[in-house]
Parts: sequence; C-alpha cells; structure tokens
Amino acid sequence: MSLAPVIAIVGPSGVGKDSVMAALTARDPNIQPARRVITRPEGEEGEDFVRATVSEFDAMQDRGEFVLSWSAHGLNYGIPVAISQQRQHARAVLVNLSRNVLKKAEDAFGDFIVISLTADPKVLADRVADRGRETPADQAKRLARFVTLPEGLTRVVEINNDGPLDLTVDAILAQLEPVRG
Ligand SMILES: Nc1ncnc2c1ncn2[C@@H]1O[C@H](COP(=O)(O)OP(=O)(O)OP(=O)(O)O)[C@@H](O)[C@H]1O
Ligand SMILES: O=P(O)(O)OC[C@H]1O[C@H](OP(=O)(O)O)[C@H](O)[C@@H]1O
Repeated sequence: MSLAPVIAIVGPSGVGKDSVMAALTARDPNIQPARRVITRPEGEEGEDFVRATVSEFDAMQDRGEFVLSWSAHGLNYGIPVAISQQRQHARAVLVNLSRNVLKKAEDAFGDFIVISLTADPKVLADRVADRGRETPADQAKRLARFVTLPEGLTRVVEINNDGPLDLTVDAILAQLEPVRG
C-alpha cells in the first residue's frame, strides 16, 4: 500500500505554522495534521497535542513510540509512530517540525515535502505578543532563535505568510497539485 506524503510545515515562531496547518485541513479534510507529544507546561495551550511530563516523554521514547523527536524552547517534542497509519488513508499528513530535524525526517518519511514559511520580523513579533501563549521573556527568546534550513533536502518550497491565510493555503495547494496524483 502506498503511503501519503508527509508535508513538514516549518519556520520561525509566530510565522503561522499551526494556523496554516489548520487552514489547510479546513480546506481539504484529507490533508490531516499529525498530533505531537509535547512536554508543554500546564496552562500553555496550543494546537491539538498530547501533553506529557518529561519522565512520561522519556518513557515513550524508551519504548520506541516516536518516529522522530527533538528539543526546542526548553520543550521536548515527539511524532508518534502512529503517523504511519494516518499515511495509509490520508491524502497527505502535515507535521509541524523543527528545522533542525528535517534531514532525519526526510530519511524517516521518504516521501517528504518541506513548506518553509516566512514573514517579516515585525509581523512575527506582533503575532507572538498578540497570541500571548508564553511569558514576555519566553516570547523574546522565541523571537531571538535563529535556525537555518539544512542543505540537501529533496523538496523545499518557501512561502510567505505575511498576507491572508487563504492566500498561503492557495500557494501551498498549488505547489502540492503535481504530487497529489
Ligand atoms: N496569515 C496570517 N495572518 C494573520 N495572522 C496570522 C496569520 N498566520 C498566523 N497568524 C496568527 O499569528 C499567531 C501565530 O500563529 P501560529 O501560532 O500559527 O504560529 P506558529 O508558527 O505555529 O508559532 P510557534 O512556532 O510559536 O508555535 C497566531 O495568533 C495566529 O492567529
Ligand atoms: O526553530 P525551529 O527549530 O525550526 O522550531 C522549533 C520548534 O518551535 C516550534 O515549537 P512550538 O510549536 O512553538 O512549540 C516548532 O514546532 C518546533 O518544534
């Protein structure tokens, strides 16, 4: 059975990764997000994710329950192996990944597309502040984080998300069209 492609949505904090993923799924319910396990503290909400303590996360890791894991912003993130089942029935599966794990992700997933979202730094700062999910100190740390995309990825598409979400979704769907079969 052929597996649906995995589409990584990446970019700096506040660029709109979660918003773009939700808008893509709203436009085409067969493009489905993978649920991440995150050691995010109680009280910090976000997308639909599985909250774990650090020891719960470590135990899941030891049991081989993650196909991919990484750390960023003082948190641990894991993509459960169940993403394989999702790939059996979806048209495409979306994952919100760190740019630091893209090579590992390409090796793990095979059929893999990276959507690299960009936005003006002022737009990023306003969005992270307005969202208010983190403390001002943590917001500042997020905005100061600088990560570049690794070299040698097979398929990377850069898309600007300064404008309306609908336009970003159109741009992504236009890029995906040739590989959707
Ligand atoms: N195209 C857009 N136009 C206006 N607001 C947007 C747009 N995209 C995202 N936003 C807003 O920007 C804020 C940050 O978006 P979101 O949480 O999706 O970013 P993110 O990249 O997932 O950030 P983080 O990596 O910090 O989780 C949210 O409040 C969201 O509503
Ligand atoms: O800067 P890089 O390494 O690309 O991304 C780091 C992390 O930042 C975001 O975390 P969250 O979703 O805001 O908790 C991403 O999802 C990723 O896990």
